[in-house]
Amino acid sequence: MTHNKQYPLNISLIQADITIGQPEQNQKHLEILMTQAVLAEKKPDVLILPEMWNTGYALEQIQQLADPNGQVSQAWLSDFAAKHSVMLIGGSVAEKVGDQVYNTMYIFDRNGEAVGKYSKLHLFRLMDEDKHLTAGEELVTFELDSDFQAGVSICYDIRFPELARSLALGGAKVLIVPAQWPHPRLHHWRTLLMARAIENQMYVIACNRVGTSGNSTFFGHSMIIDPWGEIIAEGTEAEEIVTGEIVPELVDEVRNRIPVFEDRRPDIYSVK
Ligand SMILES: NC(=O)CCC(=O)C(=O)O
Repeated sequence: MTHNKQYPLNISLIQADITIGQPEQNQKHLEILMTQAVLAEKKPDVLILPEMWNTGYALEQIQQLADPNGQVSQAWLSDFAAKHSVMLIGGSVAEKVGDQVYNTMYIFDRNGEAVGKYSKLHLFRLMDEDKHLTAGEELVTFELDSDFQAGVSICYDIRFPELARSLALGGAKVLIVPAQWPHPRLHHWRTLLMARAIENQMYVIACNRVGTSGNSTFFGHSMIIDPWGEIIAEGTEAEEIVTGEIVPELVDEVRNRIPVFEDRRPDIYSVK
């Protein structure tokens, strides 16, 4: 997407509650919040949704509930992006491809054109994802704006520093993270997001859900963290829209100040 917008880019995170097993209801609910976000006085350039917003973790019924080839979700996301001229990073949905179900993110530019698709690489055993879902197989980056490359991760993926580092080495200046991350691991969430931002000197933009499903209570605390590790915006535990601004120059400034990428020693590391 190249539209020569003056920076900063204005980002809004849709920190929504999600009803388990109710894709249509969730879509309608998100549309209300997303419309509220785009009608704000300062219109966002980019909207980001939470993880698995269509079904929640209704994993026992996921074969019946997942969106076949993501068709319903993609049509809706694309229409919304084009109608409101906003880039839309569609969190993720349960996507059914043949017999497999993936936890998949779709990304649309402000014309409603698809610019990226990512399926979660690391399945979270504590929530039984490994029993019901199939893992993705590739890294994904896309152009957030003309000078701004973004990479994507979904929730549990942020526990794997190799992923964010690979994206940063591939040119990403921003890491996008939709999530359904529950209590009691708020400390892990905040610390891991901050670590990924500081170690990779990149923006980390993370949209978590709120509300309770079964035994899990999701704490929100969606965050926008800058490449110096400063928190630009952080949600509460309530449903809300979390907004902040980002500029590509800050990434270059931080990387020039402490040249971590030049000082790496890949000749010594044994990490595969
Ligand atoms: N949906 C997820 O991947 C949850 C990850 C999580 O809660 C964690 O602690 O990691």
